[in-house]
Order: sequence, then structure tokens, then C-alpha cells
Amino acid sequence: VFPPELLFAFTKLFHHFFTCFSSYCYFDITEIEGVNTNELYNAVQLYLSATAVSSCSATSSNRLSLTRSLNSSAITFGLCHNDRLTDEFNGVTVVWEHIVTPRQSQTFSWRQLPEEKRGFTLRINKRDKPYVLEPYLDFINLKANEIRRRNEDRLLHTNSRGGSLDSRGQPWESVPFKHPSTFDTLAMDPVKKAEIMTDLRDFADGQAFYTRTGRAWKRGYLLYGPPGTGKSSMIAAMANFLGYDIYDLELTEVQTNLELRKLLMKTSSKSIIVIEDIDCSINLTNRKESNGGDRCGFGLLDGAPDVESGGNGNGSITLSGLLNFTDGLWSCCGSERIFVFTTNHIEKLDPALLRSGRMDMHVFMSYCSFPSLKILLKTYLGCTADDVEAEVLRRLDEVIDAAEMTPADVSEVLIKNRRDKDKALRELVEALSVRAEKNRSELRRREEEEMVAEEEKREVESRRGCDEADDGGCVAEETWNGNKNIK
Ligand SMILES: Nc1ncnc2c1ncn2[C@@H]1O[C@H](COP(=O)(O)OP(=O)(O)OP(=O)(O)O)[C@@H](O)[C@H]1O
Ligand SMILES: [Mg+2]
Repeated sequence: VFPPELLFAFTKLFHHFFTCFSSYCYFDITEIEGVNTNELYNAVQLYLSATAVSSCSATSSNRLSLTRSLNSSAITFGLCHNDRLTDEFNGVTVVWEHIVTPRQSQTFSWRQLPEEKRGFTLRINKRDKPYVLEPYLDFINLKANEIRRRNEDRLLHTNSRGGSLDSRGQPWESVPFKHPSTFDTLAMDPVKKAEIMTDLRDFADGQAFYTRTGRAWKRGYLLYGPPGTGKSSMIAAMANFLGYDIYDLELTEVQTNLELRKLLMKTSSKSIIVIEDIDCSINLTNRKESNGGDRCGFGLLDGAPDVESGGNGNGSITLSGLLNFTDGLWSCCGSERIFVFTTNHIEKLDPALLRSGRMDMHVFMSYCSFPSLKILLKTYLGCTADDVEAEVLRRLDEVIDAAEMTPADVSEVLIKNRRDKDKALRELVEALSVRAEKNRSELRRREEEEMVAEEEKREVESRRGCDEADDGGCVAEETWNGNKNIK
């Protein structure tokens, strides 16, 4: 009945009247501001998605919307249109309302806008506003970033172009990281595994501790052991456990210490920086030429010379360059980073690289032990120790250590026979027994060889002793005779 102008004026007046007497203040956070997406809207949406699912009863209805964005493996929950949610922060209760209204027909815009106008309205008591609003919004941003990281798939970065930059000024190339390895599937001693998981959790939650103790927020792990014992799988499990990205640093592609430093500066926080096979990631022949005769190239190996042509770190990668990379001033240009080095030969590495502060935790990845075998049986055959015949279990326990088989070899036997559990176990016992017998006979052969060598050595020594004794005897006699003669 009202003409539109009058209705508008009336609404405005009512709103003004209402605001004057209301004890609440309202904040509108619209999805699009002008033509730009409002970051705060996205943050609030993510934050409320976590709050909504944990407190479904706090919403004004029992309905939540579900979404999954492209390439994300996580599902997010959201408030339905025009729904409300009550939240609490520092003892203050606030109310969120999700408001969706149809957009008026568009005239011209540089950007196609959605058909609906979406926004959140935050209701706070006026007396709480001065001390709650800002910290609450900061808190929301922080939580939203955490959720974003959890929802997004991990990224695997690599420096395949060495240290040179692409058109966006990035030295790293990235692909989605979808390695399925987790600590549940990793076969290793459960006590050691729990220790590593606690260490990682303490590290991730340890910002205050690192600040208080004046340490850079970083940690180094050295994974060492024979090939196929799960070093790379462990790195993937670590990344999945913490939700960190991985930077796989190919050292052979990096030419200078400066490039190495630039690569480090371009890594993000909450990431794992990996150098695999650190003892042999260098092409010795190429390095020999460019280094002008440095026999070990990078000088990473124990006792190798640390030649730095030019003296300013610009000539080639050196041990000192790598040491600074892991524990120098530049290593803390970001935060919350883990360095992981892997090697098959720990004894070849320079002690400086292994010291605490650089490699804080040394993890030996061993041949398959009985506890590790039980984990593999569970993941590959879906059976626990109780499902396996006592005699078979006893036999496995008997031969597993002597067999010195890697988890990679054991899992190969299980993969081949995964459809027939009994056959898999039979073949595994067979393979382990054969390997154990081979190792034992090899050991016997070596012991016999050592015994023979020892025997020969003793014989030679006793013959030499005898000869010397003979020689000594003659001399003594001669001397005696001589002396006697002289006498
Ligand atoms: N401890 C383990 N737990 C579960 N699976 C393992 C383990 N060790 C090896 N494997 C299996 O064997 C394969 C090889 O393992 P991985 O690449 O992690 O070994 P590695 O120690 O990194 O070997 P290398 O020293 O040759 O790089 C993987 O596909 C993995 O499935
Ligand atoms: Mg590996």
C-alpha cells in the first residue's frame, strides 16, 4: 500500500530508532565488497564451518550445508541460508547470522557477480564490543588459516631448475602431494614410532617454548639405514601427520651457496625440507671439473676438504654452505620448519652436520623386526597376530632377525599374495627361512675365513719368532764364543 520511497524512509527511521535503544551492535561482513572478494567473509565461513559442526545444537536449526572444493579432500560444513549460530569467545556470547538475499539485476560490471548477495551479520553486546571485537576477528583469521591448511592437499615442491627463478620469481615447482604413507602404515618399532610422533607434536605446538628459550623454531631429523627400510615413507608420514608441505631439495641441481640460501628463503613455514641420500647426492665427476679438483665435490663427507672457491660462498656449494643452510642465521628466516636428511651411510657424514641443533634426532631405520612385521601383516593382509597360527607366528619370530630382510622386501612378498592370507604367510616363512639360512652360512663362511686367516697369522708369527730365536741363539753363541775367544 505504501509507495516505495515512503517505505524506505519508514524502514530507515525504524532502524535508527531500533539502533538507539538496542543494547547490541551489528557488523555486516558481505561476500563481495565492491568488485573484490572479502577475505574476512571466507575466513568467517571457514571458522563457522568448524564451530557449526562441533556445536550443531547451537544453531537455530538442525540443518548445515556441506561443500567440498576442487582438489580438496576435506568437506566443510556451513550455515544454511538465513540461519543463526551462537558462539562464545573469552566468556562473551555472540550471534552470527548468515543472510542471503537475491541480487538486483546487474547493469554492467567488470566481473560477473553471483545471483545472490551473501553476508554474515555479527551481533555483539555494545558493552563487550571494545575489548572483544578485534581479538575475536584475529582469532577467527588464525583458526581459518589452520582449517585452510588442514583442508588443502599438501604440496610437494622441488627445485628441478636448480636455483633459477621462473616468471613468477619462484625457484620451486609444486605439485599436489598425495602420498598415502602414515604412521599407522609405517612398519617400525612402536616405541620408537611413538617417540618420534611425540617429538613432532611437541615441535608443532612449541612456539612459546622456542621463543622462551631463544631458539629458532626448527628441528632436524637424520634418517639412516639400509635401502628399503622406509626412510622416504617416514618423511611422507611426517608430512601427513603434521599437515606440512614438503620441499624436496635436489642438491645436485644447486650451483652455489647463494642459490641454496635463496631456495631456503623461498620456503614457507610449516614445511619439511628434505635432502635425500645426502652422502651421494652429488655427481662427483661433474663437481670435480667445476671445483677445480675438490675430490669430494661438496666436501660433505667426513675428512673431505671444504674448498670454497672465491671465499664468499658464490663459487660452489660447500659443507659450510650446507651447515649454514641448516643452522645459520638464514635458517631461521622462516619458522616452524623441519629439516630431514636421509642416508644409507651415516659413517660417511661429517660430524658437524650431525650435531644437535642441526640433526637433533637420529633415527635408525632397521631391517624388518618382529613388531614391524606385525604392522605389515595388519596393513597388507588385514590380520592381527591372533589371526595367525601359533606355529607360523613362532617360526616368523624365530627367523625374522636372522633374515635381515627390509620392510620393502617383506611387503613385496605380501603384496604378491595379498588375496590368499595362508599362501602369503607360507611364502613369507619360506623367504625368511631361506634368507636366514643364507645369512647364517655366509656368517659361518666368514668366521671360518677369519679363523684360517688368524691361524695363518699365528703360524707366521710363531715361525718368525722361532727364526728370530734361532738367529738370537747363534748370535748369543757366537758372542759367547767370541767373548770366550776374546777372553
Ligand atoms: N618401514 C616401512 N613401513 C612400511 N612400508 C615400508 C617400510 N619400508 C619400506 N616400505 C615399503 O617399501 C617401499 C620402499 O620404501 P622407502 O622408499 O621408504 O625406502 P627408503 O628407506 O627410502 O629406501 P632408499 O634408501 O633406497 O631411498 C615403499 O613403497 C614402502 O611401501
Ligand atoms: Mg628413499
